[in-house]
Amino acid sequence: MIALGCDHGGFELMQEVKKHLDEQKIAYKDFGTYDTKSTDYPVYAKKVVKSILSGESEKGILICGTGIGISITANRYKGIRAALCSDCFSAAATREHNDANILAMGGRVLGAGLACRIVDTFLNTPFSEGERHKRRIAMIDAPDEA
Ligand SMILES: O=C(CO)[C@H](O)[C@H](O)COP(=O)(O)O
Repeated sequence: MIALGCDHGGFELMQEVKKHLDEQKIAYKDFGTYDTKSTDYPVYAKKVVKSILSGESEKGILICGTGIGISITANRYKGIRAALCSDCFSAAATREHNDANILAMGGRVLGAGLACRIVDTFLNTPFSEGERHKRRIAMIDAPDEA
């Protein structure tokens, strides 16, 4: 299952992403927002984070106007690795190297065509399982030793 969340700035692009997922019969749960009325992106970031941390969803997609605020919010939670991507190279690299579990995008940044290709790349690229990457990911959530 893929958890989806957006604010009003990401609503329209999220509708395109949902259509794209429907075409591929990829299961998702839409946590809103459900229209273009002004709202607050942390609400939706937190719903998607909860869905992933509870095990209900394997990955998430978050969209706000820039993708920045919604990814900042998600990344405050241990175990969440949200990657803001505007290109397919980064979407592949963040899966391979960071085992990112949330893709964040900007609804005011990306067109639907590129966004859907970024989604495909993110969902279809496995973690590389490289030892150096596992070590670095473990360091993200480790208590600060400085
Ligand atoms: O990108 C965002 C956060 O990073 C928001 O979508 C953006 O700040 C919303 O702006 P406004 O309330 O002016 O529509």
